[in-house]
Amino acid sequence: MLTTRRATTVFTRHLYSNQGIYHGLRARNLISQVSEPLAPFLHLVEKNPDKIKLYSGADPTASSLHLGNLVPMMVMLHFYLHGHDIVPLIGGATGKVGDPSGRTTERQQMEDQIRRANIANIQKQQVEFFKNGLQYYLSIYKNNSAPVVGKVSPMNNVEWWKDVKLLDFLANYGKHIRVQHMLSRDSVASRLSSKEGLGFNEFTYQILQAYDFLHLNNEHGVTVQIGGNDQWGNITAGIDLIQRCGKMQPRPIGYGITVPLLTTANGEKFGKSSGNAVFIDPTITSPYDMYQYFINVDDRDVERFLLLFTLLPLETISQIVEKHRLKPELRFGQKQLAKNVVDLIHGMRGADCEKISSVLFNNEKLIEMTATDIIKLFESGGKLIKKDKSQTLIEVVSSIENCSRSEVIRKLKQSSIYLGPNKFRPTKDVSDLSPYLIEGRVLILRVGKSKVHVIKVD
Ligand SMILES: Nc1ncnc2c1ncn2[C@@H]1O[C@H](COP(=O)(O)OP(=O)(O)OP(=O)(O)O)[C@@H](O)[C@H]1O
Ligand SMILES: N[C@@H](Cc1ccc(O)cc1)C(=O)O
Repeated sequence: MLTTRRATTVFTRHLYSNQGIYHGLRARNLISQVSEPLAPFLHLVEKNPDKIKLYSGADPTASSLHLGNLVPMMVMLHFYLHGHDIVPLIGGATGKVGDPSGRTTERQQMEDQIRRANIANIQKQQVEFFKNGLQYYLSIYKNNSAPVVGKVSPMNNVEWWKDVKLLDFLANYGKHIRVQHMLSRDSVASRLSSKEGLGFNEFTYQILQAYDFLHLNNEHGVTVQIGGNDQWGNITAGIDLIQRCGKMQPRPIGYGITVPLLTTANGEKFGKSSGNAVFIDPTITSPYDMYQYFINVDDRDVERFLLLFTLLPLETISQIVEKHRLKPELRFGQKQLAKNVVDLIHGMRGADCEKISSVLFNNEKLIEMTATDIIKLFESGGKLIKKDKSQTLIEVVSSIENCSRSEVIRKLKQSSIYLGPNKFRPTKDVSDLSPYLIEGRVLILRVGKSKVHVIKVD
């Protein structure tokens, strides 16, 4: 065990209303299962004055993390802010094999080049998440002294898997890995009875993740693994392997925490396999679109998401929820949630998204702004479109709306395209858009009643 002392009590008090981190995380519904026995684990995280090391992994099966992946990352963030060291891991090796957990069908192979690009982007996101998380935390608890945060050490499991030789691996670890345990894990058992069955690659996946935990335990002193509830089998496989062949002194031990799976209203896991992932990459989901996503969540989800995805104190969350319940139609809870989540994920851009939302629905406010301010604001929310001034109106609309010329011509005839702050309605193509620009640089383009585009024309 590492012995560096940490100093985090002030932080704990505010974030968890005087509860320890474990009970605080439970109160926020961030814990689903914890490996047994609980007592030494509780001692490790709550009573132990020393730092611990925790890890959580994601496979590079998409170019970006998504909101579901952020749930285990939130637990890591809490521990990090609490002074503990964390290892966000990218599965450069495991991503080649494919985790069967939570899936009913086999994964498609991915090209190496795409996998490498995904690894680079996800590692960047993992590091940024903790940087933005700290900045977000400091923005809420400005009057307190800054927490002594832990260390973030990103790793890629290809670093150790590239040197592992099959014969050596089987000779050293094969006898410690029991096939009956492997067969009984949910991810395997559910697929064995399916028509398609399960390939040997996916069957062995749990061994790869188990060995990652063993390696991180032996070489880096990592004692806790965090993952979604679908990772329980893979995590406990690692705990078993550590118990059988770990080297840590005085006693090799590993623990696991799983978080509840974020699901849709009809109970489906939010994720890549289900095709309903909300990706956090701003080029896929702009900060403003992320803001709108949370503005539109169901009233019933407001409290759950405030607890999971924000660092607001529990008391503040209760007050928000109480105020929200008095007049749900004002969407007060959703507004607080949306601003906080964007601040956390996108480095304090929540207020800008809030402002974009208010100016888009209030033309007067938009008219009062200078072109420079409009450009800055919409750029921050990832909602600034750039177009060349040589383009005609039909070209601009068809590229933004992703529709054909004839479709745009139809819209023009119906007078459903509005130009500039004065909402001029052309009925045919406009080759020179300059009369409608704000300070010769910004075009406000409305299509139909609800869509507003802000375009920087160069
Ligand atoms: N909806 C979710 N709720 C909570 N945790 C999730 C959710 N989706 C993924 N996770 C967790 O995020 C971590 C990384 O998962 P991974 O990168 O494999 O994403 P995934 O969406 O589960 O992918 P796939 O759908 O392809 O299995 C894992 O610990 C996983 O359990
Ligand atoms: N199996 C995890 C990712 C992961 C990979 C390697 C690990 O060591 C840990 C986690 C998932 O698919 O979500």
